[in-house]
Amino acid sequence: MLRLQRMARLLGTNCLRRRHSATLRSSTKNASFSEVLQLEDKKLMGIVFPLQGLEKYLAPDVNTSTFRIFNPSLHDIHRAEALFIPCGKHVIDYFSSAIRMDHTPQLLQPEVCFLGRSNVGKSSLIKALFSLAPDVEVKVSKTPGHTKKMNFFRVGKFFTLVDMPGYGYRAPQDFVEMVEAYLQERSNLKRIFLLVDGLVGFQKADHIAIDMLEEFGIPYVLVLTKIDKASKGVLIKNVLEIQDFVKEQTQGCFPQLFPVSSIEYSGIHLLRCFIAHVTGNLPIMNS
Ligand SMILES: Nc1nc2c(ncn2[C@@H]2O[C@H](COP(=O)(O)OP(=O)(O)OP(=O)(O)O)[C@@H](O)[C@H]2O)c(=O)[nH]1
Ligand SMILES: [Mg+2]
Repeated sequence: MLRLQRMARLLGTNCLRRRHSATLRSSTKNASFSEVLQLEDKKLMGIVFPLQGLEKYLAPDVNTSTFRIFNPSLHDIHRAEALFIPCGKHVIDYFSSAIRMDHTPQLLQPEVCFLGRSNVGKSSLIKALFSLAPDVEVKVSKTPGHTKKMNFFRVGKFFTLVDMPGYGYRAPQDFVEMVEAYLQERSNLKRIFLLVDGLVGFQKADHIAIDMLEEFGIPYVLVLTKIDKASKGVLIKNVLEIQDFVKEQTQGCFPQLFPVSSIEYSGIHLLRCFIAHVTGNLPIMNS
């Protein structure tokens, strides 16, 4: 505990301190890593490493080696967070939207996009990732099919995040042409984050999306959303089913799943670190 509190003090940079007061104003509790470091160890681990937090509920013979393939240090997680905090010339902003590939912006930095069924929590996840940049507006809605265009957000000169429309229920009519063309032609696309609802697990539409990504040969990673809504039992069932499927039936999927809650910020700090890593902005030795 003392060690972690000391680390919190050590990590308190000017930008972080400024952002901390913004956090308190907008009541985004635990959005910043320095706040999380003030928590007691058990709670801290549950928020920062939610997948590993499930280990104690599993039978001893369950293989959890894939739970820590991407296993950065607290220091790496803090370093990555700095990319998500606007500071001086480092600007984070919404850039533009597109409904066709030939309307997409000419942004050359590495790019990652967020894909998933309508209402799975794509926009909310991007909003949570950008919670330390309160001027960035990301629209979320409880009505499925809210995001109609590909929305591009620029993170300084480091990378771009793209919020995609959802597939399945109330998907935009031109979804397939728009998204398939983007996925196949976007040359700076480094990783796709495919979101799956933590409450209901894989649905038919998710399997169709996985088949498409496997066919295109683009590296992707699965994110399990809304984990604050699922009981431990449901969550474990969905995690194990998905991890087994990934191991047995996929080639392009990163073997570790990333559970998140965009409301409680669980998994958000680790995901910021993973995004920094896959966009080449945070070399980490053990992944
Ligand atoms: N409890 C909880 N609710 C969430 C979470 N993430 C998203 N939601 C809710 O789920 C609903 C849909 O969220 P969005 O982020 O708009 O979903 P989306 O995937 O962008 O949906 P489309 O744009 O329609 O494809 C909203 O009511 C959110 O508040 C979460 O982590 N926990
Ligand atoms: Mg959306």
